[in-house]
Amino acid sequence: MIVAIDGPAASGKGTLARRLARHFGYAYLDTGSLYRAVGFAVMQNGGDPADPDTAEAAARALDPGILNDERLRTDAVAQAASKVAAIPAVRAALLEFQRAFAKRPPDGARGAVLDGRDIGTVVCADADRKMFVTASVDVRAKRRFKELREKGHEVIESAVLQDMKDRDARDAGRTVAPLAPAEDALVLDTSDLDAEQVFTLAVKYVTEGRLG
Ligand SMILES: Nc1ncnc2c1ncn2[C@@H]1O[C@H](COP(=O)(O)OP(=O)(O)OP(=O)(O)O)[C@@H](O)[C@H]1O
Ligand SMILES: Nc1ccn([C@@H]2O[C@H](COP(=O)(O)O)[C@@H](O)[C@H]2O)c(=O)n1
Repeated sequence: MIVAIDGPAASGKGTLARRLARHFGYAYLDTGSLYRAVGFAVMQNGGDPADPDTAEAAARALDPGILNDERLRTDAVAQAASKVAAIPAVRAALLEFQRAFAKRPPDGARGAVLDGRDIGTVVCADADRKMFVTASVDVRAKRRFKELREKGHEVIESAVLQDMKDRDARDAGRTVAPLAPAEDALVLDTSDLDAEQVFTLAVKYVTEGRLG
């Protein structure tokens, strides 16, 4: 079973994906962390995340050991991630890792949950279940602001909102694998739903293949 979850930043897709994976005993891959790791590596070397050769080299040298590093979770790294993510050679370099994870999940798991921007449209276009988790940009910015403040980051709410708008525009406007719901995805608008309500709906959908 392959479960694909896409959606814009801070829509709650990671929270949902992680919980679904735990519930069903599936492996989980946060594909955004791959792009964040590439953006972070470029920044560490003082490079320009928008430079195709620099970004592709970082993607090809990616060490999966860094994917859970807390230094990837800043707004600055998110912006760099969305710049490297617009480069076709970077996406190509990361594609096989994601597909292999979905087809042969680690630790003998019987399924995989992947979340990102293009899982249902490109990476796992044949996934058994596809969801597109979204929410209004104001709701998402409030969620991210709260999360970053709770982690001790010095952030300004209006700056988080602007960063999110910039990132949405870059992710949805790029020519390669833009952020978009797959035609056969279940769209879940979580603006007025808490994480528990979203989880309940998603468990029903994964189990039964529909909500109605
Ligand atoms: N339905 C919800 N209602 C309120 N808060 C939520 C909901 N779902 C998730 N959150 C909170 O919103 C924040 C962002 O959630 P999460 O990290 O899951 O989003 P995301 O879509 O994976 O973001 P990103 O793409 O940037 O990684 C977290 O602090 C999370 O606890
Ligand atoms: N499948 C994906 C996943 C992510 N991206 C890009 O990475 C950025 C960071 O992702 P988060 O999920 O951690 O917010 C995101 O803004 C995208 O630009 C992607 O292109 N494809």
